[in-house]
Amino acid sequence: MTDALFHRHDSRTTDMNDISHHSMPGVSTASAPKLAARGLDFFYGDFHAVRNIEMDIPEKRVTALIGPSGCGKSTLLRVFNRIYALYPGQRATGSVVLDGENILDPKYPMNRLRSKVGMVFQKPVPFPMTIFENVAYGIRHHERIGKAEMESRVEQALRQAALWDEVKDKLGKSALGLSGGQQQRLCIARAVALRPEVLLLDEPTSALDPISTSRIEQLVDELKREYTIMIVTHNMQQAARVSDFTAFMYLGDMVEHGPTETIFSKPTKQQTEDYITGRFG
Ligand SMILES: Nc1ncnc2c1ncn2[C@@H]1O[C@H](COP(=O)(O)OP(=O)(O)OP(=O)(O)O)[C@@H](O)[C@H]1O
Repeated sequence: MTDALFHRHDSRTTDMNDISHHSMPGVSTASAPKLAARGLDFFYGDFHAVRNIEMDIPEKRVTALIGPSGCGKSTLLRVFNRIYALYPGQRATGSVVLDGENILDPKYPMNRLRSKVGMVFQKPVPFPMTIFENVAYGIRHHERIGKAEMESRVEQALRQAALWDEVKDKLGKSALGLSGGQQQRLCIARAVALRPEVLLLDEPTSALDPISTSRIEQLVDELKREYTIMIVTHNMQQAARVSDFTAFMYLGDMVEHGPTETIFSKPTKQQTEDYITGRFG
């Protein structure tokens, strides 16, 4: 049934031989993963929301996180940039290794983490300022650069987010006047402006119409040339279209993780098959 889900934006294939993943059987190891979870558990107070996650995220590939509502997808994404640490009572144990360093270690500098790992949320939340300032704001926080360089960085980020042509004549106008789809691309521009290495996208198209959704999906496909991307989605077709790898979660557990094509055509676990064929969730 699942073959029909395979309509990708491009035909580039993933060289499985250069990906290492110890929970992806049959996939041989070579290069180190960009990001890896090791024995990762997460708690909201006493509630054990995510359990013993072992996961490698290959560099410059798209990994989709799927699973029924409440299974822990957003929670896992929030651990990958330690944003949970801002909230009392939330804690993670185990490790998340980014380029060989454990980002959950309180000694890992938050500033470095913010500049290496960008996040885009489900609902676009532009700052109540101009389009230009929305993008420049984050850059200014992390770097000291002159006016000309700032202009060029803002333009570059807006181009990468496929928004430049639509906003280049109104950079001084409020970002709140943009459509929902444009606002979401602005949020992506804001994230890529910091030149992160990893982009975490939490249901970035769930509030968008089909045309804006398709633009964002194309954008993800282009951005993966430069970034390692994780995307949470409820949309099975979207996971099949945009991702190279898919991880299926259920009740806080990572049930299955592997090449998207395998997960959608020959899942090894019954739960995965039931979910992707719409039998539950
Ligand atoms: N702030 C919180 N405090 C307590 N429990 C929480 C909190 N946020 C989420 N949870 C619980 O943690 C579990 C995982 O939630 P999470 O939002 O990660 O799921 P999800 O898979 O992203 O769901 P959805 O697809 O509906 O967004 C759920 O049982 C949820 O009720």
